[in-house]
Amino acid sequence: MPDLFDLVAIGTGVAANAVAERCRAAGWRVVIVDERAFGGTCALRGCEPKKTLWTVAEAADRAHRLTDMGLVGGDRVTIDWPSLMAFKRSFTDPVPERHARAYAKAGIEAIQGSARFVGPNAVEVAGRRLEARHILIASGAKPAAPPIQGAELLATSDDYLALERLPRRLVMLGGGYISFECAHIAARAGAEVTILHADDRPLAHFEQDLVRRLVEHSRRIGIGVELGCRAAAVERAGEGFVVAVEDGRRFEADLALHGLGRVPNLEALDLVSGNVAVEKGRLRLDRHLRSISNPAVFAAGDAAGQGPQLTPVASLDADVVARNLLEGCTHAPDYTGVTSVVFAIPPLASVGLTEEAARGQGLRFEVKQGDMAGYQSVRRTGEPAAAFKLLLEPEGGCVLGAHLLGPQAEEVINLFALAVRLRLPARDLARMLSAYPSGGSNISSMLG
Ligand SMILES: Cc1cc2nc3c(=O)[nH]c(=O)nc-3n(C[C@H](O)[C@H](O)[C@H](O)COP(=O)(O)OP(=O)(O)OC[C@H]3O[C@@H](n4cnc5c(N)ncnc54)[C@H](O)[C@@H]3O)c2cc1C
Ligand SMILES: NC(=O)c1ccc[n+]([C@@H]2O[C@H](COP(=O)([O-])OP(=O)(O)OC[C@H]3O[C@@H](n4cnc5c(N)ncnc54)[C@H](O)[C@@H]3O)[C@@H](O)[C@H]2O)c1
Repeated sequence: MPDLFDLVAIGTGVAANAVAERCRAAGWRVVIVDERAFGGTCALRGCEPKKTLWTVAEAADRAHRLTDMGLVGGDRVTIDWPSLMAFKRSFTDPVPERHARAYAKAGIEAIQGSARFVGPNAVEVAGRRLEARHILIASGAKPAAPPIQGAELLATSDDYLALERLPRRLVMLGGGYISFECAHIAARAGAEVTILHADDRPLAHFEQDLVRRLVEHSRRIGIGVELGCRAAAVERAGEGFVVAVEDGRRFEADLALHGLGRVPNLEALDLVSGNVAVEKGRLRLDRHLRSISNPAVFAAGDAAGQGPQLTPVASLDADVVARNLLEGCTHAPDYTGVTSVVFAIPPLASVGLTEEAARGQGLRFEVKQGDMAGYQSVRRTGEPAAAFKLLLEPEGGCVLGAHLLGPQAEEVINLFALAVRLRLPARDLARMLSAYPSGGSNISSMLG
């Protein structure tokens, strides 16, 4: 006998959790399924554990920077990787049990196992056939399979965030979020790190003026950033690895990390049996995040692949899907003003359009930009790499884009995010009476 539900949610990350909880609160019979520990990428293998490592690495870096500025012994501060990992686990270890308790309390059935479609309204998990009015695909993303010989030898970000011992030499393949973040943490923990990036535009979706500063700063602190360096093969070499690049160069490493992009995690789902259309590895969805071929199926977050692969996007998609399920299928996500941060040290933060994108759209705008290393709030952190670039509609109009590099960029960007998303004029933002001195109080200088 099949089990009958109103909703089967595949995944227990940010996207699946939010939809499952909202539908359950409306009285639906809901089952949630995950093949890995409950909690998803952000809480267990992404944002949260990464930010814990980053926080300690940033503290160590700050101690070094402020040595001889009243701080004694800061230059002797080192990171003990095993205790850092134990600290990280104090955040991640309780997550699965906490989720299991929350599901039980809410009356959501939770099943551990890999889900696959066995019909348009049915999935099979752990030997059970679950039939449902609706099925949510929120199965997240996984590392892309690159055309690199020996790619199976690459460690993933999951492996990196679980390393019990930090290898001496790390080579990061790809110049995106994962490589820059993992490189900056590992370098502060004493590793020799090299990033190999295929073309001359690492972190391609960020404002390239600020990316160039981050690249220069990364090199200054000893991270090798090799541009125009497309990895072609990975081989074992003794206990370690050699990464061969298309131009013939070879880089030795104790760990070679996959930072080559992530793709929707759909393979195990047997989408053909569910009549769920896919094209080039991506779900074919309408603007309401519903499958174009199976109206019972919705998708959200990294699996949906409509917005950037970020936690706020997973939350936004989940809100849209929950509303479509509960109120009628009329809602669509608006990704305007999605904020994103590369947690390097210092962080690089961005919201809205880059200058290149604004030009591409033929918009009229003015640019305000500058170095912030001399700002009091930055100087007192000892951080030499700090800058901003704002794109504003002419005559005090709306903020089209804001790009920040420097201490507190990950917090200050949220004020710009509000302005971009709500289309607040820059002249109104300038009227904010921010606390002083604070990162936010720099905004009036930037707009000035
Ligand atoms: C290293 C790293 C750092 C990141 N840092 C940030 C950050 O700082 N800020 C930010 O905004 N974003 C960050 N991200 C991205 C962010 O984590 C994701 O965008 C977000 O977690 C996606 O949530 P989701 O609910 O769509 O999917 P996920 O949280 O990935 O959940 C999908 C779940 O589905 C399960 N699953 C997959 N297939 C099946 C199946 N067949 N059956 C059952 N279960 C299945 C998986 O096990 C997984 O638990 C980071 C990502 C990584 C990898
Ligand atoms: N702070 C955050 O929000 C955060 C952190 C980590 C991951 N993420 C999410 O996860 C996704 C995946 O991250 P990622 O860093 O793996 O991918 P990415 O898309 O950020 O960067 C991958 C880069 O690798 C380059 N590349 C591809 N093939 C190459 C080759 N053979 N040699 C050298 N370079 C090559 C690509 O040009 C690309 O720029 C991100 O897009 C992001 O959405 C977010």
